[in-house]
Amino acid sequence: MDYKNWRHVFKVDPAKEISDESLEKICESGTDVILVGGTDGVTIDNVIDILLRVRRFSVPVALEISNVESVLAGFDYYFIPSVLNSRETKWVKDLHHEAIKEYGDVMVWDELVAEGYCVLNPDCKVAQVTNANTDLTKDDVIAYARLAENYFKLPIFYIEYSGTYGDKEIVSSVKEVLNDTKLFYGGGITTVEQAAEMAQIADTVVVGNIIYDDLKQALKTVEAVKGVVDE
Ligand SMILES: CC(C)=CCC/C(C)=C/CC/C(C)=C/CC/C(C)=C/CC/C(C)=C/CC/C(C)=C/CC/C(C)=C/COP(=O)(O)OP(=O)(O)O
Ligand SMILES: O=P(O)(O)OC[C@@H](O)CO
Ligand SMILES: [Mg+2]
Repeated sequence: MDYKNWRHVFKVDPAKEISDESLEKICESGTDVILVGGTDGVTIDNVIDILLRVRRFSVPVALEISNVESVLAGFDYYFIPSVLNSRETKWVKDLHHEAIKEYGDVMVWDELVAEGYCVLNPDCKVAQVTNANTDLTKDDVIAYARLAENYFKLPIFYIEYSGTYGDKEIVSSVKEVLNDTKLFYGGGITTVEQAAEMAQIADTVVVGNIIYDDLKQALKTVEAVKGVVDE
């Protein structure tokens, strides 16, 4: 399934322990993809481990690159984040420039999918690592979404509230201004109600930490998201 049609995504953090039994449930849940990624502690060893274990199942698997050292062949897609509201160019384009300088000749460009992140929870790891300016109004976030779609032509705009449930009004306002760029929402989904609510607005809903905190609830979000049909 093309990433443009994904509705539900489980984000599996290679730096976190997960049993084979839990991973099987996640892979067989009906989710559209397993997105392997985390802000820190991601190494080639834990990425290989998770890739081999997920590959036993038919679900697509994508790597969300957080550092070049942990990239390996064998994923269906490679998602490349740029944190648009980072105060440091490193997280917007410098690491990317370095990676392309080194590997540009051998890159399979069609497998790469660029994501424009807007990180809105000041307390989350990714906000802190990337020194994101999270003190943004609704209009600021809308402007980042327009920058992503109309200026940079990014295929994905990702509203990231990692660890906390986001502001529905901001997400809705962003959705209204996007046409071709897909809107990913991620952050703090712990109930079926939240999953359904964000699925009514965003193109794609990303569920992460609840996998590790309450697997049963996590599995229920798949049905909740898939049950929301476009009017
Ligand atoms: C074999 C093969 C296919 C080779 C390809 C060659 C190659 C190296 C291609 C790379 C191309 C490229 C341009 C790479 C960019 C490199 C790079 C390092 C970019 C920086 C990415 C970036 C901005 C990372 C910052 C962190 C971030 C946005 C991570 C995404 C994941 C995320 C937000 C997780 C959520 O946080 P979490 O860790 O879950 O937090 P908690 O633990 O608190 O839950
Ligand atoms: O872990 P949670 O809070 O569910 O967030 C999901 C994802 O957006 C993290 O990058
Ligand atoms: Mg996480």
